[in-house]
Amino acid sequence: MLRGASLAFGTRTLWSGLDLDIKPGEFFAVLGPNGSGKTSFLKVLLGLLPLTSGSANVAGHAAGTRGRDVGYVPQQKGFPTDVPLRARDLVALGVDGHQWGIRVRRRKVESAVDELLGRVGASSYAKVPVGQLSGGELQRLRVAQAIAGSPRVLLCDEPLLALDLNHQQGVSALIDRQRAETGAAVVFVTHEINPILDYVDRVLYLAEGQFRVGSPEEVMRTEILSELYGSRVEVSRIHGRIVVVGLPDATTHLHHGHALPSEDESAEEKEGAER
Ligand SMILES: Nc1ncnc2c1ncn2[C@@H]1O[C@H](COP(=O)(O)OP(=O)(O)OP(=O)(O)O)[C@@H](O)[C@H]1O
Repeated sequence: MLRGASLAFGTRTLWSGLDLDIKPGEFFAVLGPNGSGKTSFLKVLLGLLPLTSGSANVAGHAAGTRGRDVGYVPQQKGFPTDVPLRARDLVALGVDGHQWGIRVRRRKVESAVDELLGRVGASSYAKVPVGQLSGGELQRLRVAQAIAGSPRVLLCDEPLLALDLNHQQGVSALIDRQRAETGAAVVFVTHEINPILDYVDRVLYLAEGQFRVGSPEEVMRTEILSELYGSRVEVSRIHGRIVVVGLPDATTHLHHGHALPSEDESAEEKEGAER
């Protein structure tokens, strides 16, 4: 929950006057171009970055004070091939063994890890060293680690980055299932709304020091994004997917970090976005 929240670095204001209640069981997406403040928004919720003004509460307490209530899925990053850690060891790091007596601890941790591996579909590679896993396999483990304590709030920082379409869908579905089963609130930072479009209840769109909040239908519109960016941005829907063309800083929702296609290419790109 944010009240009158503002965040500025020097003279640059990322947002101000932000009032927000994210409800239990809500799937909340944070969108915006590079540098708009998406990661900073998550850092505020994690208690790692103080607001310039206003207040931030997470799970009913000041941000950063209730570690076990908050799960965190980081951006996808690989491990060096020689890291001596197996898949199940990574998941075990998320399991709090201290709740059990010392005699039963090891056995209980092992069975909690087995359950989590099964839940994210990672049992078959439980004993594989993490440095040998693909991005998608690794990201499933990070979800398992984050959901180990059944957190009330699940904060996800671009967890789909660098994953192929199949794995994007798999990981998004896992996160949504956890939301549905436990009533956790999900805050999901992303450049690209399409992989999670089926799940998203509301969007916070950050751009140019301003923001809009609402359902994807309310926010992902030509007039709203044009107003936010201060220039003409076209939003279309093609076969249930959202395509944004004309973003001023050459970022696009079609591909991460690629330049905006020229007029001739854009029809092809729209097609490509479907695949
Ligand atoms: N600690 C800091 N001190 C000064 N400026 C910062 C600090 N942290 C972030 N910024 C600036 O705030 C802006 C927003 O950064 P942030 O990482 O939140 O953006 P983002 O939307 O997550 O971007 P990206 O999509 O590129 O990851 C950037 O211009 C960044 O340089």
